[in-house]
Amino acid sequence: MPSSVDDYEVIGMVGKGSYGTCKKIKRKSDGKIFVWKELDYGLMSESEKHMLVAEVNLLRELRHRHIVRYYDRVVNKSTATIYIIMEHCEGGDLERLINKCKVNKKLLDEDFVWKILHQLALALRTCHRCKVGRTVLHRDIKPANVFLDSTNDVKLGDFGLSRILAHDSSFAKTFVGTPYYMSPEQMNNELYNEKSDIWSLGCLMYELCMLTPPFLAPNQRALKVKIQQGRYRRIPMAFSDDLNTIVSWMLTVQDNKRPSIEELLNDSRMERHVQKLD
Ligand SMILES: CNC(=O)c1c(C)[nH]c(/C=C2\C(=O)Nc3ccc(Cl)cc32)c1C
Repeated sequence: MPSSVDDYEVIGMVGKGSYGTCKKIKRKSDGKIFVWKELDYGLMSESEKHMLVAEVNLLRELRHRHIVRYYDRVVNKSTATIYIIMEHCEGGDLERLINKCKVNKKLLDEDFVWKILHQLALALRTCHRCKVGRTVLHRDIKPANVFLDSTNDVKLGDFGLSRILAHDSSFAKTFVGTPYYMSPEQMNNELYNEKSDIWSLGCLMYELCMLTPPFLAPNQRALKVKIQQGRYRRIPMAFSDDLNTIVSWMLTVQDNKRPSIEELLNDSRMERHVQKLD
């Protein structure tokens, strides 16, 4: 029997996700805690709705310990709202963690940064390998889309929906935000590809070390120039040359010179530091 919103009780708000409201919910049958993301599809065209259904079906296929688990979806036709029911991540998102470091003027531990890099690379490998007949690109890797569970392990969230919702006319009109993590190829209106996810991963790792994105500018035109030049300050000297080298490799302007996810995972520097953690 299909699920209904009445099967759940809303017990709190976890935040405004990139493309919708996220609420903390409790399943009435067993008291288990989840999050649902509410998406208004009322202004979507028929083709956008079909794309949304296809992307949500794809979410169901993405099973990995470092990818936010998708559990179910509920459609309320009377309000044209789809509720996507997903794993609750008690640790919140990396955006909150970075802001906490800024307030406390305290850098993250290097071992923790390597752990985040390794776990996100494992999550992306699952997506970049041909899964369900095609590669799944995240398209929106950023601190607000990476979450921590109760044991401070990483969960990559908000998959795929970015493409649909970025096309959604109602969404496109309202989406605001500076594209700090946009790759040079995207700035040149070239095709988004796996190496674009690697660029965004590099921006995220840089920001975890530096507590600011690698490329900052007062407006999008100036930001585009900075990203295409690809110049940025080294991460703080508190972090090793190994980590600086890996981050710089991901932030290579030419996408074909950036590492693949397999090259990242098999790199001796990654193996050295991650082995240290295991
Ligand atoms: C202040 N908010 C939080 O600490 C927080 C917590 C405890 N959880 C979250 C967010 C999610 C969460 O817990 N599970 C999620 C699944 C998908 C998406 Cl897009 C977001 C989440 C957040 C933003």
